[in-house]
Amino acid sequence: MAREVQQQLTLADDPALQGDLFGGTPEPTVLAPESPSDGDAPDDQALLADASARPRTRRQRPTAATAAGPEGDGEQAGDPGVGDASGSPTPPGDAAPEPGDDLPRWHHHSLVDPAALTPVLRHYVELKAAHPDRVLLYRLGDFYEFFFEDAILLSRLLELTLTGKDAGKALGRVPMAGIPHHAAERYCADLVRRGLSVALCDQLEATPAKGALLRRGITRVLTPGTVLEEGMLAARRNNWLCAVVLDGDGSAAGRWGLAVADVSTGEFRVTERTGSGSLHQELLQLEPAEVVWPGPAEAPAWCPEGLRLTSLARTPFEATEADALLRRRFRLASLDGLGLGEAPLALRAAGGLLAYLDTTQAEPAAIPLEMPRLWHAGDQLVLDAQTRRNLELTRTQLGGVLQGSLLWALDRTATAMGGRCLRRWIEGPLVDRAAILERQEAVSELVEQRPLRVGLRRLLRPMGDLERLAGRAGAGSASARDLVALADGLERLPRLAALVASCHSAPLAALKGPWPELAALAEEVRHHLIDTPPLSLSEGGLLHDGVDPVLDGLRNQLDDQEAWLSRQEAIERRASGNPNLRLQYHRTFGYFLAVSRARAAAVPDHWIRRQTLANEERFVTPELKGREGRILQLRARACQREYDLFCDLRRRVGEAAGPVRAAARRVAELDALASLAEVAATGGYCRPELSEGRELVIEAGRHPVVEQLLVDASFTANDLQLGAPEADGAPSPDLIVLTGPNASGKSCYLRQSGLLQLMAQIGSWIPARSARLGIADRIFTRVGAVDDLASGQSTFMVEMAETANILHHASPRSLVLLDEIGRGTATFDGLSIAWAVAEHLAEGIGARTIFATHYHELNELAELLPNVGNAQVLVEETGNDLVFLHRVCRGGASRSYGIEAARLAGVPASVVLRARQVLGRIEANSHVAVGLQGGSRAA
Ligand SMILES: Nc1ncnc2c1ncn2[C@@H]1O[C@H](COP(=O)(O)OP(=O)(O)OP(=O)(O)O)[C@@H](O)[C@H]1O
Repeated sequence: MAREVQQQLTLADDPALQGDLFGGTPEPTVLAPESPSDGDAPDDQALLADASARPRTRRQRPTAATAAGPEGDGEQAGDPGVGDASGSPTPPGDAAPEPGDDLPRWHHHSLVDPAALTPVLRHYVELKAAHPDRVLLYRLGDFYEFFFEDAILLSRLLELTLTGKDAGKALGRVPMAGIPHHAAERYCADLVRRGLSVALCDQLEATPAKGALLRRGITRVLTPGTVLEEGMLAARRNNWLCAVVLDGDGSAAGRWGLAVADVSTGEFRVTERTGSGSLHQELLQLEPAEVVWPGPAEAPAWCPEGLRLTSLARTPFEATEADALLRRRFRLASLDGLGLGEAPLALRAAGGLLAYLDTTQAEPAAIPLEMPRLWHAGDQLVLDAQTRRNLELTRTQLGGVLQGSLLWALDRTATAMGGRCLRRWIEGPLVDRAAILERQEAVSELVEQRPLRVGLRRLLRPMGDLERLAGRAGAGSASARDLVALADGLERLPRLAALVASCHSAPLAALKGPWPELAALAEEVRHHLIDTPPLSLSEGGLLHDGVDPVLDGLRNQLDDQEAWLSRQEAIERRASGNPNLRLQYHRTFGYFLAVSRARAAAVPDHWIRRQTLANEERFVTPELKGREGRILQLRARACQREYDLFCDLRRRVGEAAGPVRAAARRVAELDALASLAEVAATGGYCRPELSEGRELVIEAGRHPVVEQLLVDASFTANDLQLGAPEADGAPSPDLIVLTGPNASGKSCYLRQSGLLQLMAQIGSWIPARSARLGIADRIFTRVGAVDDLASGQSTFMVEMAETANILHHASPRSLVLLDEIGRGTATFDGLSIAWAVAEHLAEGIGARTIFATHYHELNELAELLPNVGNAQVLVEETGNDLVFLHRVCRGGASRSYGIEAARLAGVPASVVLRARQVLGRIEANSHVAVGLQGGSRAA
């Protein structure tokens, strides 16, 4: 027996069983099916009974009846229900205290005297004190229970019945709610999505020592930035955890260090820069699930609104401690090789991140994480938050959804890894010419070879998420199915390699690696695991026969026992003269003989009645009971053996997480490249020519998203020529003033220009007949007017702040896209600002700019500055109607046709008529253009 308890202990202790909690694996109850709480301390027994007897999840608000119903947890009808601090009963209907009510003393765990509590609740309070900011899920039998303030909070968030638990004579009842353990993953995912951290306290043994409580402990902490569970992660985006540390007093102009990791994929990088504004932008781009820092929990100015900020102790963020943490984690004698010497704050941030990870994982060192890589701001095309928003890179401006974004238009990836990779590329386009050309080359190869593309995508489609599967194996939380999926993915690598055998571009050639160690790993997994193993790890049936002689021996003995059971069934059938008798097994009652009620009276004398059901009676015999013990023991040993062998296998797979992930990255890139190629080939894209200069020359360019969204109309392609000599040798403008009627397509043209430049810099082909462009260092946009009510800034102030940012940071290599600058104030003020901004961009900076405006006066700039040109979007007037041609051509528009657009939009005819009269009068008296020429520095 001692050995059996030990076996169960190992099973229950294993983090995989915490994974099992989420995989719906039943408890390892193989040895004590009849009385799971046998020998439990009284407190545990009572609570177990409480916990398992009631239905615990309800959708409606609890009433006194539902809170302590007849099936209740020992709180029978007439029970006073949840009382108040004085212990006096609450009137019926008030059994569940409303969150937000003035809470009685004991509604918060920190306010009770632990000495006055029952043993289980005392343990709960001790754990809660160690995890005050986390919701504590405390395992009692088949339920996770919450008490005190957590019960009140979670009953509301998860719509659970709030009930009460007797906490001892002195305290009376305390709030309690619970969830079935098999539903824990779903509920935890919900909590983590809401930004809460969850600590799971599990039972660490199946049977307690005599007179003692079951041993329980925290086995896992789930926080938004550290989860590994598949159900809690978005498959097609990274789940970033960030750590931030500020230098000195953290002034706005001071330096900062940032560490960024995705625990589920192992990526880990760090950076160090100056100015809280750039930190704010970086976090806006990353959209991390969680940010940790050694400061107060109140959001500082650099922290974008809505981000989950966790406050940590300062120590791990100190240089010496951080250094030690990194050396320990990556088993390095010195950090010199990481190149972090020039970035001490980045190193400190990495230390903080690792320390936080250590507090959340049962076995932190096991989670495979790459060594941190230092990155710099200039490594990528810089896109500030408003530009990302305006260009709708990964979600639309209105509604914030994927459909209608650039990612949506380009994503034909077959795997989640590929989807994440493409998203990262779109979020961080390249500036390194060689790297862009490499990708372009690969896309071209894939565009040109349709059968190769089709073959690759067919192979990739069923591939599991190797990056995350390897991470779960390393963290000891992978299931048997995870390992089979991983093996399946690894087996596809040689087939992928064979497909790209004739390819020359570097990203495709990288897949030709033979990876013998990964093939061996896949073989090992296949050798051990059956093709479709069960979800549960503790109930056997995972491994092939012939894998392990001990297991084979146990299975043979079990087969003998099974044969005995079959024989026994036949014997008892004969003895009772009942051909319908069945010998069956029940988890709780063990083996029994089942006969119909009608035949129950005629059973032999040595049968012992065990259970009566509506249609049948169940019996046992002393012989059957004797066998049962032996069979259960054998089965427990076989299960344990399988489990141990599985854990060994998982550990070996986990140790290979590094090479698996390296291969997975290449596969992800291949998938992203194949996706770009698919879109390019089917969408009529061209390969842009990358020049060393700073031109942006596009022939017949199209908006990659709008052209896919137009259903009834076809998209009108347009040319663009910026910053390059014309065919006749004359220089083409750096700045184009773009005019045209409302709704003619100016904004669309602006965004299209930005997107084509960006797509070219991720290595993609672009929707155009031909294109030649230089690499941009930044893209700026100022499109549309959005009130930033949250920050208390007016539309105009937001517009001006964004314009100021552009004027401060744009360079001749930047692409600046401005839409209707200055329209948010009085006409003359707005026009003057627009004029001055355009002049500064063209003359002062020489940035490549498209300036869309309804101020037609700006067309005069083209006559004053050599690098300014005019373009207009054409419309056709047919009688009273306007036909939008969406065609961009040289020259300035003379009218905006705003009133016609208003009529088309449904403004009442009388108002349209009156507007025409007013316009006539204003135009007759207008002198707006006067004086601007004189103000030009060029004049
Ligand atoms: N080249 C094009 N081909 C086909 N349809 C287009 C094209 N450009 C724009 N459109 C369509 O015209 C609509 C209006 O375009 P857009 O919003 O760019 O106009 P606008 O000139 O910026 O208007 P406003 O000055 O009122 O802001 C778009 O939603 C799109 O559906």
